Amino acid sequence: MNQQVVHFFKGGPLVALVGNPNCGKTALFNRLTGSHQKVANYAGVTVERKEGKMLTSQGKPLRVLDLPGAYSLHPRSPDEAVTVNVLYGRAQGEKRPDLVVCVVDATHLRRNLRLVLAVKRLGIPCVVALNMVDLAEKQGLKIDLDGLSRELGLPVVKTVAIAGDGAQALRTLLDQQNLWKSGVESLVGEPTSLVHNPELDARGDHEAVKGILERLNLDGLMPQHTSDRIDRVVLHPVLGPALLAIILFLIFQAVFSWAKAPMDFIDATATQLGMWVGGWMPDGWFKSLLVDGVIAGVGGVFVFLPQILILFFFILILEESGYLPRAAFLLDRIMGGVGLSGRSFIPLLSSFACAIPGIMAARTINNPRDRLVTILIAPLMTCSARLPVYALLIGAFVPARTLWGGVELQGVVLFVLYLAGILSAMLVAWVLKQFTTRGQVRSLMMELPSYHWPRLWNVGLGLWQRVLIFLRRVGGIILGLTILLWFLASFPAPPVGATGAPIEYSMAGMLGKALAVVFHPIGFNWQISIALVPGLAAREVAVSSLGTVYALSSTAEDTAQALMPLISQGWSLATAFSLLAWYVFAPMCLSTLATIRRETGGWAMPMAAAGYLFILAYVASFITYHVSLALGL
Ligand SMILES: Nc1nc2c(ncn2[C@@H]2O[C@H](COP(=O)(O)OP(=O)(O)OP(=O)(O)O)[C@@H](O)[C@H]2O)c(=O)[nH]1
Ligand SMILES: [Mg+2]
Repeated sequence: MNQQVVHFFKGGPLVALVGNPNCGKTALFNRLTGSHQKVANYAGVTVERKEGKMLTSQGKPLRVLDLPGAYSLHPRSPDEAVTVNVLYGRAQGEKRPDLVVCVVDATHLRRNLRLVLAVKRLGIPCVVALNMVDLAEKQGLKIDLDGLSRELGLPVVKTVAIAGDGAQALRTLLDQQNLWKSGVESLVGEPTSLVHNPELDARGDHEAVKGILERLNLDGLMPQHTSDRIDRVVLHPVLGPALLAIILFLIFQAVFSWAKAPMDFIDATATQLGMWVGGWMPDGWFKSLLVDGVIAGVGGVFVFLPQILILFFFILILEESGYLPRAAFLLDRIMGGVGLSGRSFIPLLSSFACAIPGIMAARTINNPRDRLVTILIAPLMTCSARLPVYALLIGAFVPARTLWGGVELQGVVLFVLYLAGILSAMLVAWVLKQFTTRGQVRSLMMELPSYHWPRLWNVGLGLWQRVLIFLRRVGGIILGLTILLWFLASFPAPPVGATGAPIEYSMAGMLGKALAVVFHPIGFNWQISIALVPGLAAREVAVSSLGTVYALSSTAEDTAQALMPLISQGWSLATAFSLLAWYVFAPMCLSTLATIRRETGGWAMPMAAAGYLFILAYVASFITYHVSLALGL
């Protein structure tokens, strides 16, 4: 696994935020540095180091590192290793931190303080941010700050990272010069058994923390009434899985039914815009580029923004509430059947956004075999870039009919497509299980955080970031490829006296017809074959490309027609189903392959992934096409 380091702020003292998973390090980091890194209510959100800059109260600039959470300094998974390497000064391209802010979850002192003692032993100057004191107070915990500071021999500040409380106190504290000098001789490099015996240290720390909590009167068990009561339903062996299925099903329903109005609006606006520009501009290649290329292509993708946002709205709520690790727990048994554990659930779920963060999140998996399998199947999860392709085809071919109980048929089809991706991922994992022996039998050790009400601010921020990502894609790669495709599809001009649409004589037309030889057996026409190529760089481009190709193929005057009716008239149902099957497996996008290479440290895995996905896609489309034809569709 390679580490990428980007130094935004060279030089300056380096402060690292270290703590158990889910204790609020990133929330504090965002407060201190004004960043917008992802915060969510489960362990393992941050999997790589992120750098920011903060000013102390006296205006001294500091570099701040946000790190993945760690339970101890003996890493058991690649994300923990990132943190431990930084603390030992082994991280590539990064100096050892000059000071560590140990972030401590005040509601889980027993576990959190053990790490503080271990970090303190490293000899790096250290302060403690006692975070989540709001929750601790709600639970009736009274923590004596001075007492804790005395016991630990470290300065302690109270913080509520999500509200910003305590950030100022921390900035002021960091101005104290004597803080930056360590008393202990620092141990740079490998920890050797001569210096430490991990087992003795761990047992010693356990005893020490027990003593501290006893002396501070904090050793009573803290009941977590509300979360426990909710879990009695959520983790119930029958109700739990049923609830999970209902939640997922409702999400896909909402993606279609809620998005209808905003989509119609965007669609109408794009059509109006195309007609307006078309009516006002003189005929010529520039008009064609703007109307057939940019507006028909990019507008075609833009329509799907509402659906993407609705999907993310639900994912963000699930992330913030603390439900995700419960779902992982529920699915542990099923995942065990295909040789994975519940740990793979969150990386796979993240892949619904995009396979890239999903593959990165696989760093939280401690078993190397499981991690690799998770990386290989992550691209089978339906990423949000595939949503436009699905939505276009469903919109064109599946009637908007309401079934019993107000359930929308289109939502059901979308759900089935997502399910097809999940089931094939499980199948591939099962096949891989037959070839790779599993190490030891492991039980799932996963932390179940307390439930939170999702904070509107975080959800809003998360959605806004999605909008920005989408706009950047639309304005960048999608627009670029659309324009390129327009050129290829417009030149050379048709010979004099040609009868077909001009595109048929263009470079793209010829390429499409050559490719159609390969794709003819699975029912793709030359227009689809063209669209598949730029779709490798970004899957949505398949939609914008179809928009451009069809806009240029039409010989009629009203070229700015919406894509959906065009393809619903032009394609057979068998072709549409075949293309849907193709996109369930959709031979990977190039940036996913690059990420697999980075995370696995070689070309073997990305090649294997691309190969098996291509074969699966072709076979699935072939079967779908011929079965549909046989059924007379
Ligand atoms: N009530 C309360 N919630 C907090 C506080 N700080 C963080 N949170 C919430 O705790 C959860 C975890 O916060 P993160 O900042 O993602 O935690 P992290 O330590 O970076 O977690 P990892 O990256 O997984 O190691 C989120 O749901 C936050 O909104 C706090 O002081 N009070
Ligand atoms: Mg974090």
